Amino acid sequence: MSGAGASGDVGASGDVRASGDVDALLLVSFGGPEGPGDVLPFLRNVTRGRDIPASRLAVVAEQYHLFGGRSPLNEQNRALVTALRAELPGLPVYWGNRNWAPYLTDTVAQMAADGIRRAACFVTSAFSSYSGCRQYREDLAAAAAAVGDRAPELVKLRLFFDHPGFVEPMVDRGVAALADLPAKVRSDAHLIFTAHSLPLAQARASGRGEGAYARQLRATAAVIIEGIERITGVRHPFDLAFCSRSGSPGVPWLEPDVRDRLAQLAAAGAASAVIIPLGFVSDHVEVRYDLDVGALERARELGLPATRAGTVGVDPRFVSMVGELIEELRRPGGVRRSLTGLGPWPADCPAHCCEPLGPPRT
Ligand SMILES: CC1=C(CCC(=O)O)c2cc3nc(cc4[nH]c(cc5[nH]c(cc1n2)c(C)c5CCC(=O)O)c(CCC(=O)O)c4C)C(CCC(=O)O)=C3C
Ligand SMILES: [Fe+2]
Repeated sequence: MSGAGASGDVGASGDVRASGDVDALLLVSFGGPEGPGDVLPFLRNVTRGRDIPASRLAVVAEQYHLFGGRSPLNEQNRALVTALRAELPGLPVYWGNRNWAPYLTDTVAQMAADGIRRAACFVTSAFSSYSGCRQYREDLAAAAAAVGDRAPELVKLRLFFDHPGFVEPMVDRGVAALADLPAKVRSDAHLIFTAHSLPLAQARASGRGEGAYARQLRATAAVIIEGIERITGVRHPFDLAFCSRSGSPGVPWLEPDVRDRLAQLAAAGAASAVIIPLGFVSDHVEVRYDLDVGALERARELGLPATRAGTVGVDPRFVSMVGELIEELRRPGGVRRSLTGLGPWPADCPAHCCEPLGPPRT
């Protein structure tokens, strides 16, 4: 997980901080267990200080054990690091996680030891929410504070939910998932865009208290629908559904659950469905379990033909998007591609953005 390439001699070309440039890229992700013994300590890391019942943790632990106690997420991130190094020759690429090794603090310590002064941080989360944006900013700040004076400045790249480097690969994945349906039900398919459920209070507080999470998801889904129509000639009906709800049953979370939405569609006589995991950028446990096991099994029970689209993974357009986002930092006022009316999302979050309790009411 240490950096590759020349990095120690930034001082020779002047102060990278003063120039507004960056001398490294830090990939920031969630982290996942690497073997059966890691599962419980990982889950304790994820849920520290959270109101998640022990019974829910036992259920989630079983899901990880179905995959041998290893989340596919780490392999995905290793593949992304490899692809980013090839895309960005000369820029050292580091990787650190919130919940499992390589931990952000250890990575930032390594960056300091390597002489890195100012790093662009690419977080593997496209949408505004506490978990997906603000909490990562807090993690970065905590890692820098733990490392101390020698820590590099850590600059988070903007959210990329409506960047063509994310949207275009998702269009292709939607088209491929449609092609997996039996031909006679294909053109009537209903598209369900899924994302991680959130406590309603957190969903409402996302952005500057304007419910940005669901708005960004819906706007991005709409441009993906248009992209699919350009390729197939069919404008499919679509909506949003959520997966991976946890927390106390008494606390309201974003709904509908994807399984309930499938049941509603089947009851309404829908011909078929395609599930598009918009809220995640790789096929990790929440995709492979909640969607491939939970949702696709429910569709089979319902007799509803259904397929699941891939995630963006290491699509070359997605990898080069990271390079574009770094250029946005290096050249303020330059091109900032975005495809919805909500973007390009600002790189700096205003005060109270995505705070769990939302902005103070006056
Ligand atoms: C918005 C969002 C993203 C997308 C943005 C981003 O990528 O960050 C995301 C990603 C992920 N969530 C993941 C795993 C888990 N999330 C949990 C719990 C929670 N997630 C939440 C939200 C999100 N989660 C929330 C509001 C909770 C409740 C507790 C809390 O408020 O924090 C729990 C605890 C057990 C449970 O409750 O399910 C686990 C194990 C994995 C790794 C998968 C793998 O290992 O393959 C990934 C990528
Ligand atoms: Fe999660």
